[in-house]
Parts: sequence; C-alpha cells; structure tokens
Amino acid sequence: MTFSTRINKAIARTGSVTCVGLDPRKAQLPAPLRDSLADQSPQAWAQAYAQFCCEIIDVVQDIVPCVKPQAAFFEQLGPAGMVALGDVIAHAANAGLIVITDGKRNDIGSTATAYADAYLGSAAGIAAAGGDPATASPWGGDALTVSPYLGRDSIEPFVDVCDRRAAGVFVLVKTSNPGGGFLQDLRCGEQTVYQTVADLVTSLNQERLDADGYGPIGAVVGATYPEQLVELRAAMPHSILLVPGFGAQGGAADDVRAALDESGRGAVINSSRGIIFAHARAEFSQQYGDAKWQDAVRAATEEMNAQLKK
Ligand SMILES: O=c1ccn([C@@H]2O[C@H](COP(=O)(O)O)[C@@H](O)[C@H]2O)c(=O)[nH]1
Repeated sequence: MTFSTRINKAIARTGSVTCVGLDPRKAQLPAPLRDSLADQSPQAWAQAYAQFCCEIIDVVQDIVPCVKPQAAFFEQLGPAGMVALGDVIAHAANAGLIVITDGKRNDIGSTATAYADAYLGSAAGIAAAGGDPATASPWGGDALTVSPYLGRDSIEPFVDVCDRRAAGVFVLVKTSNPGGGFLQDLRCGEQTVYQTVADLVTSLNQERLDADGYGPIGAVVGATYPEQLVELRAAMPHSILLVPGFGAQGGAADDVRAALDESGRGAVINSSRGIIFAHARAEFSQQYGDAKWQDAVRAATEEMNAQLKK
C-alpha cells in the first residue's frame, strides 16, 4: 500500500481530515507540566515536550488520521530536543498514526539524498507495502515537508526514497504566511512561481498513481489563501494536500473545504496551537483549564472534526 492510499484509508477509518500539529512551546505548556520541571535545562524541557506530545497523541489517536511534529521546536532545545522528537515520532507511529515530519528540508541533490534517507519511511508504511520494516528510516516518519526552491533535481532524491519505502513528501507550493507571495506569486513566464511548482509536483506524480489516482508527492497549500486552494486542488489532482493555517492563523472550515475530493479525502487540514494549547482558549479554559488540558485537546479536536465534516 502506498503512502497516499494509507493516508486516504486513515481518513476513511477515523472519519477525520484533521492533522494535529505538535508544536510544543515553553511558555504555553500547561502548568502541570511546567511545574513538574526538575530544572530549566534543555534536557528537562525536552522531557516535558516529549510527555506533552505523547499525551496529546494518546488523547487524539482514535479520532484523527495523522500528526505533524514541527521539528523547529525540538531543535530549539538542542540534542536533547532531537531525542525527544525521535521519541514523539515513535510514539505516534506505535499508536497507528501517520507521521508527517515538518522539517522543510532540502539541499542540492547529493545532500537531499541524505535528508530523504534520514526522514522518509516508517516501519508500518513499509510493512503495509509488503516491504521489510527493518529498512525504515532512522527517524521513522511517513512523510516530510520539503522546499522546492533548489529545483527538480533536489526533489528527485526524495521521490526515489518515497518509491523505495512507501513514503510521501509535501512540497511547499503556496504557504500560509502573509509574506510567502513575495516569491511564490512572482510571474514566471506565463504563470506564477507557485503554479510552476504545482506543475512540477503533478509531473512527478504522473507515473506513481494509486488506485484512487493519488501519488506520493503531496503539496502544502495554506488555508489562508482559499482562492489559490481551489485553483491548486484543480492543478494538482493527484496530490494529497497538507493545509496548514487553520485556527490560529485565521483559516476556517469554509476556506479549506475545496481541498478535499468528492469522497471527502485527498487532504489533511493542520491545526497546531488551536488544538494543543486549547486549555488556554476562551471556549475551553473555564471548563478544562490547565489541570484538564488533555480533555481540552480532545474537545478542540472533536470540534475541528465537526466543523470540517459539515
Ligand atoms: O505554509 C505553511 C507551512 C507550514 N506551516 C506549519 O504548520 C504549523 C501551523 O501551526 P498553527 O499553530 O496551527 O498556526 C506550524 O508548525 C507551521 O510551521 C504553516 O503554518 N504554514
């Protein structure tokens, strides 16, 4: 089974297109976790981040198809943070979730090969494709976010590993941040840069389609650009879309519905802060607060599922 088939099956099984973003931040960690810190060392924080993310995974594992750990917050803690990231990925994979590592990696082709080998391929994904789980990548995620700005030859090593390890990538096409248009909206001949990247994504998927017509090369398109989301869904019919920007960045259910195909699959919508720090949101803080932060995470995830199902 390919990555695209797995993610669509996980969407069908859970009845959800929500991707829970794991973006731990010191200042927003619930009080019980902050209070139990042994000291302020990176090691102590890394342990708290791992506990926080693993508890979130336990709380949402039966109601969402995937999680997206954001590497930056773990890297911020140095080596101890990287160990925590590895533990979080392993915990999510053991819980049966699809793991999209958000690292936005890339480099010249020969170095991209190392990134691809490091991050792409989980034991579960490889086993589902009939391969040897022992060939999984050391980080063990199912997919990785990838920058396209070093060109086609920088993406091809990732495609290669996707083929060998039944993994996926999400290429940055139209990002959710306000400044992304500085480069992505530039005219490039007849079309924009983001349209050119979308064409590249579509061409890479062409010979790799599963039974539902999806390939391993997904695309990141921000919920904050609903018009481009409609346009890019049509331009990349074979790509699973990863749509960040829901919730904290202002994206809402009406903005992202166009990302889904007719069967309600083909995309996952990410929310990080809106879910993982729900204990501090006005709607949930009184009922749950810091003490019941896990219940707030569950409630916020169910709320997002319900909004997206309507
Ligand atoms: O275009 C992009 C690409 C990636 N992201 C990442 O998604 C989450 C969003 O977090 P929220 O708290 O839900 O805003 C975060 O990890 C970003 O780095 C994105 O927002 N936009």
